[in-house]
Amino acid sequence: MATIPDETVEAFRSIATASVADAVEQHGLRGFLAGSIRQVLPGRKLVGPAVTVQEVPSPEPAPPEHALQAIDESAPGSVVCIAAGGAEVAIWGGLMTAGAVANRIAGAVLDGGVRDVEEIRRDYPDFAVYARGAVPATTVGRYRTVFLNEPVEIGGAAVSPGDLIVADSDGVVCVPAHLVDKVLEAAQDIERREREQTALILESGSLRGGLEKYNRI
Ligand SMILES: O=C([O-])CC(=O)C(=O)O
Ligand SMILES: [Mg+2]
Repeated sequence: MATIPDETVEAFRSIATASVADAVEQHGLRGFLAGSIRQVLPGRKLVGPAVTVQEVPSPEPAPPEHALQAIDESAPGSVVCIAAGGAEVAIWGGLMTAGAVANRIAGAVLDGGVRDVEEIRRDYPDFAVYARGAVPATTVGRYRTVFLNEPVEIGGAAVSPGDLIVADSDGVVCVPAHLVDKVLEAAQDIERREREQTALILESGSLRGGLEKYNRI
């Protein structure tokens, strides 16, 4: 898995996910995850390379082994992405967050729920969780993990290990690893154009007038 340079990760931190989503789509790909996978705690932007885990329904009372391994063994700055088909239970919680913080994992993106949100808010102010919602029920005895670091699908988007996750209060975008540099450049262009359009709108006092130059919103 090629590593993404720190400067690139840092550059994405100042770009809105809306621009990143548009930039990925310029390559004919869907980068955005379903809007129902949302920032659980306000203001916690998340940028980092994906590690992926798959969960499937199962009545076995087994711990989520591949998720525990991802938390303990992934590189600092990683984003743990758990595919679980929209599980209506918590596939992440306070103890998993403690492990993630101890191992300098940047955050989690969950196709399911999270619990212990008060504990995460209080004890881990820099840890970002994006999930379908909060739910008090455990995953144990309802789902089991089946693999680590293979391609998964989360919220309608393909996520492969090493892809760059960019998430903010608009939601989550997955940038395919081979497009990271091109998407960064395109997203920066989009932000420059939109800043210019904003100025033109405010100066002209007209939305349509301000959009004329580029003929697009
Ligand atoms: O048991 C779970 O479902 C996860 C959990 O609460 C934790 O990590 O604290
Ligand atoms: Mg717990």
